[in-house]
Amino acid sequence: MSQLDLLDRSDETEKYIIGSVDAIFFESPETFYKVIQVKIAQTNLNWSEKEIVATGSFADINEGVEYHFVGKLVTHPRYGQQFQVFNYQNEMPSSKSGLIAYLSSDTFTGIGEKTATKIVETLGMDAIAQIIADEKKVKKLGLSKKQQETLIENLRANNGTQQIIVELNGFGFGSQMAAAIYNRYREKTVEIIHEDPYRLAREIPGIGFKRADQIAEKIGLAADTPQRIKAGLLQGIYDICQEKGNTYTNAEQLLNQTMVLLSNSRRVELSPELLADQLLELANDGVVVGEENRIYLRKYYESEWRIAERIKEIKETKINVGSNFDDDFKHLIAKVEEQLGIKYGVDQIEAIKEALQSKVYLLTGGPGTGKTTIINGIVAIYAALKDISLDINEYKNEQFPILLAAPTGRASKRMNETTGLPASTIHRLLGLGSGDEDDSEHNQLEGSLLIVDEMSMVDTGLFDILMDAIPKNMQVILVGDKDQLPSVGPGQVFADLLASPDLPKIELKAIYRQENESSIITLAHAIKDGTLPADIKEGKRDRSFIECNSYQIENVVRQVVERAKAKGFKTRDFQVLAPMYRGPAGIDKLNEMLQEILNPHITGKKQVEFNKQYFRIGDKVLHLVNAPENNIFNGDLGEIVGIVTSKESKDHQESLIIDFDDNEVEFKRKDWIKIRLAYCISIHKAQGSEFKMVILPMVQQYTRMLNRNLLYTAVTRARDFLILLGEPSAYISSVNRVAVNRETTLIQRLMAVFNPSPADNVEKADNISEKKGTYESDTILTTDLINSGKIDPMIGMGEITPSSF
Ligand SMILES: Nc1ncnc2c1ncn2[C@@H]1O[C@H](COP(=O)(O)OP(=O)(O)OP(=O)(O)O)[C@@H](O)[C@H]1O
Repeated sequence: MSQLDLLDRSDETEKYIIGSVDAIFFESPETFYKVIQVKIAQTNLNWSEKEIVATGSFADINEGVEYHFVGKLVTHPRYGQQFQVFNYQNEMPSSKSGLIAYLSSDTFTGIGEKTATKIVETLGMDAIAQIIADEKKVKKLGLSKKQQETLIENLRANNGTQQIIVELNGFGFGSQMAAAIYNRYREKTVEIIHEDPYRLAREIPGIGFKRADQIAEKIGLAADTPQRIKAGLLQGIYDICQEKGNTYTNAEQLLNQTMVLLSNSRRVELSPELLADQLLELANDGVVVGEENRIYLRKYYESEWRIAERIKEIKETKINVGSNFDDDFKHLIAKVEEQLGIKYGVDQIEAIKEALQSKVYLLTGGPGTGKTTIINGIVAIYAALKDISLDINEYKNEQFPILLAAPTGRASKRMNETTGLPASTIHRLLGLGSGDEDDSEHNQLEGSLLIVDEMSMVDTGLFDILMDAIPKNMQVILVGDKDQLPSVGPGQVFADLLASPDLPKIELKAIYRQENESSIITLAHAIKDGTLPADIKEGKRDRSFIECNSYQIENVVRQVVERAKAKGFKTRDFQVLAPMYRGPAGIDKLNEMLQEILNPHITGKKQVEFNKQYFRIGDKVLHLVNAPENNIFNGDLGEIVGIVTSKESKDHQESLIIDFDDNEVEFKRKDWIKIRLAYCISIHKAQGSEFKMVILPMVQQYTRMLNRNLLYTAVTRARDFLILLGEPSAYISSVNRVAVNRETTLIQRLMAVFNPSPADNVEKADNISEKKGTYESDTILTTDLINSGKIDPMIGMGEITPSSF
C-alpha cells in the first residue's frame, strides 16, 4: 500500500493547485516522500500567498515543471499550513498558455498574465500576427497607452523570433529558458525540437532528459520508439561520463542507468531486450563504440586516439636547437639568473634545458616549486636562441611567436602578469564559440612555441581540439599541478600524459621560498602527501584555524569577513570557498549572508531579483560559462557596476552592467542565468585563480564531496592568508580520502602509438594512422573505420544480453 492510500480523505471536497515546483526542500532516500515548494498558478484553496509548501509521495517531480496537485490543506504542528497531496499529474501547457506566458513575460513590461489572457481571448491564437498586420487592433483591447506602446514596439522588434518563443513557451519553457534554447538553435529551433527533442537534454544546460522526454511525448513519440531508447542510452553514457569524469562506461552500468532513466521519466515497462537491441544499433551506426568491456561515445573514443596520435607526431618532428646548444645554454642561463637575481636549482635547470630541447615536455609541481620562474627562464632563453624579440610593441600586426595559454580567464591573466607577455585562454586561442567544445571549426595555431599552464583543468574534448590546432613543428610545453582537482569535463589528460613513459617530463619537488616561511605552502605539500601538520590548529602569521560546527559556520564566516573588512581588506581580496551549494554551510546560504554584510540593500537604491537572489550595484559576481565573444570565461569574477531598469532602457529590457577586470559587459535579463553571486564560490570554480585571503569552511556535512585533491586545490588558492574553519574531522576525512582515478584509456592509446608491439595495439594504431594519412583534415570517423572493416563495432557488445541488468 502506498503512503497516499493511508491518508484520510473522507471529509474533503477536492482541492487542487496548479503550479510549478519552485524547490524540493526534502526528499526521503528510502521512499518517494518529498516536501516541495509550489508556485501557484491557479487554485481553489482559500490561499492568498503566491507559494505553498506541499508534501506527499512523488515518484518523479522536477523543479520548474508545472503540475496539477489534488489534496487538502493541513496544519503541521511545527511548520504551519501545508498542502498534503493525494495525487498529481504533469500539467503540460497548451499553445494558448504558451502565448499567454510569452505576452506576460519580461519582454513586455507592464503586461501581466491577466492582460495577456485578455489579448489572447479577444484576438485568438494569431494575436501577434494580427497586431503586426494592423496596429489598430490593440486599441480594442482596453489597454493603457503605455501597454499598447510596449506591445507594439516589442512585437515589431522581435518579429520572427516570437513565433519560436511562443512555441517554446507552449512546451512549458519559461522566458529565460526559451531564450537560451533560441540562442542556441536560432531559426532552426522548432525544426530541431520536432526532429529530436532529446537534443535539448544533451545540449542545453538546465534541461534534463525527463523534460525533453515530456516534449517528445507531447509531439507524439511513443515510450518504446527506438529514437527514445537510443536517446536514453546516449544520455546514459553521457551522464555517467560527466558525473564520474570517465571517458567510457560498461554495458551493465549503462543499461541499468538507462532503464532507470527511461522508466522514471514515463511510467512504462520496457523490455531489457529492447535496450540491448538499440545499443547494438547505436554501435552499428558508429554512434557508440565498444571495445573489450568498455562502451564509449564515439567522440571520446576518437578524441583519445587522436590525442595520442597527434602528440606522437609532434614529438617526433625534428627540432633544431643549434649545434652549440650546451654552451649557449650555459651562457644564457647565467644571464637569466643575473637578470632575475636568483640561482636556479638543479631540478629547475634540468627542467628548462630539457624543455628547450623537447618537442613536447611536461612540467608538474606544487605551489612554490618555481613553475612560473621556469616558464620565464624557458621563454627568455628560447627567445635569445631564436633571436626573437620579447618586446610586444614590435609585433603590431604580427602574431607574437610564443603562445602562452591557460584554460580559464583568470589563469591566463595571471600568466600574463607573471611573464609580462601576452597570454590568452585556450578557447580564445582556438577561436572557439560560446561554451562548447564540439566546435569542429577552430583556428590553426601559428608560432613556434606554445606553453599551456594549469593543464590539470584541461579535459579530453578541449585537449583534442588544441592538439589538432598545433602545427607539427611547434614546441609544446604543458605545465600544471597534477595533484589539483582534475578537469570538470571527462578525462584526466594531464595525469595520463604524465603517466606515459614515452613523454619527457619533470616533477618538481623542492620548494623555493625567498624570505618569510609560508606555512600555507608547507600545509599544501603536507596535504598532497596525505598528512595534516601537527600544528594545523595553531595560529600562524599567515593562517589560522577556527573550530565550529556546520550551524555555526555562517556566523563564524561573518565574523571573519567583518574583521577582514575592518583591517582594510577589499571584497576582491578575500574569497570564501566551499564545496557545496546547499545546506546551512553551503555556498547559497553564505552568499546571502555575505551580501547582506558586504553590500546590503539601501532603500531607494536599485536592486533586481533573479532566481532567488538579488543583484545590486557593487555585488561581486561569478560568470558560469565561456563567452569568448565577450572575452569572459567560466570562473571569471566581476563586479556589477550598473543596473538599467526597463524604464530606462530603449528596448524596455532590464540589464546589468558587469565589469570583469576593466571589460564591461551588458547582460540582459535572459542572460542572468549565466551569473551568480560570488562572495562565496565553489572550489571547482576557483581552480585557476588565486586570492590574497582564502576563507575555507569544511564540515562533515560536505562528506560526499570531500577528498584530498579538493582540499589541496582550495588551500593552494590562498596567496597570503588562509583562514580554515569548521570541523577538524572534516579536514582529516578530506586528507584521508584519495579520489579514485578516473576511467580513461588515453594511457593505453599513448602506449599503443608509441610502442606498437602487442598485435592488437598495432592494428588499432595503424587503423588511425592510415586513415590520418588519407584525411587531410585529420578527422577520423569511427564510421569510416567501421565501414572499412577495420573496427568491429560489436567488440565489447557481444556480452550484452538482458541478463546484463
Ligand atoms: N631558484 C630560485 N631561487 C630563489 N627563489 C626562487 C627560485 N625559484 C623560485 N623562486 C621563488 O619562489 C617563489 C615561487 O616560485 P614560482 O611562483 O615560480 O612557483 P610556482 O610553482 O609557479 O608557484 P604557484 O603555483 O604557487 O604560482 C617565487 O617568489 C619565486 O621568485
